[in-house]
Amino acid sequence: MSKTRIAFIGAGNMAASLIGGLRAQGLDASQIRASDPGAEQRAKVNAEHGIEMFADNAQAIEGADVVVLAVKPQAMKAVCEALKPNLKPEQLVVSIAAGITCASMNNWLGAQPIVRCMPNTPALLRQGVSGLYATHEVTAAQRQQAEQLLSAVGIALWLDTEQQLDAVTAVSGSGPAYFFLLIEAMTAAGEKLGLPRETAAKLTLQTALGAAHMAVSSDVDAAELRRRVTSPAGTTEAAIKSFQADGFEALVEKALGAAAHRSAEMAEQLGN
Ligand SMILES: NC(=O)C1=CN([C@@H]2O[C@H](COP(=O)(O)OP(=O)(O)OC[C@H]3O[C@@H](n4cnc5c(N)ncnc54)[C@H](O)[C@@H]3O)[C@@H](O)[C@H]2O)C=CC1
Ligand SMILES: O=C(O)[C@@H]1CCC=N1
Repeated sequence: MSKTRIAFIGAGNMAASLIGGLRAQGLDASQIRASDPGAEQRAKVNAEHGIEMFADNAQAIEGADVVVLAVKPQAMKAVCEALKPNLKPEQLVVSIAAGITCASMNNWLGAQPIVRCMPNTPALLRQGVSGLYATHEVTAAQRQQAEQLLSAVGIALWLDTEQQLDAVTAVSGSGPAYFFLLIEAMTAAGEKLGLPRETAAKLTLQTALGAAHMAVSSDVDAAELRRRVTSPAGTTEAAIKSFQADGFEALVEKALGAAAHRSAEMAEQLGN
């Protein structure tokens, strides 16, 4: 990574997180460029990270080893088709767009080496996790570049098949929102049980943080950690029984299935 030059197309939330991670890892500002049509966004990212910003995507990718596509899925086709005449065959394209396949990108860009990945928003705090998939055109050195890019903001995991990215999107790409939903629901339930809202929120948040730390650092799995909280005939057992009687596991499976299905559906709807 020490000399790799990286260009970001789209400088929104996810791109800014990745840029922050790369800068924190010691990449020089001169190694990173980004383009965005929003003048305010360009000024903000420039002020935060000191990198050169462009309104023109083609200008931003000049001389880059890695081109990161960080625009919304709906913008991918137009962005790729406009970039095609300016891309060099040796430039690695890394896409973080949900539900846009490598085949679609190859149709729009030509036979470019592509790594498709799915990061998540905790990347902002360098606590992200990403799944990565590389096409056959990607060299070993380029795989390493892509891995280093995503490792700058968390853990990077390689996948065997591109289809697995639909599952990664369902589990970890969208996953932070499920935990936020649980935090919202537990806070509201605590308030209904008579706690002041702020107290319910603090109790919920610290519990989420503590439980996540325990699950990450413990040498036993989540099921065993849950058993250790659950005294026979106690309060936790009452709650867990209530969750399970209402089909908690099936509910989670159905929701993640819906996310994975939407990822595959987006590929069909936006891929031509
Ligand atoms: N937000 C999330 O939790 C995650 C998002 N993603 C993917 O990351 C991508 C970006 O998402 P966010 O950063 O959340 O969106 P965002 O809306 O914050 O950023 C997109 C940026 O692209 C810019 N843009 C629009 N048209 C452009 C063009 N023609 N050329 C260059 N830039 C253009 C916009 O001005 C905006 O700043 C999406 O494809 C999304 O699927 C992936 C994982 C998680
Ligand atoms: O909701 C979405 O489509 C994007 C992809 C994963 C997280 N946010």
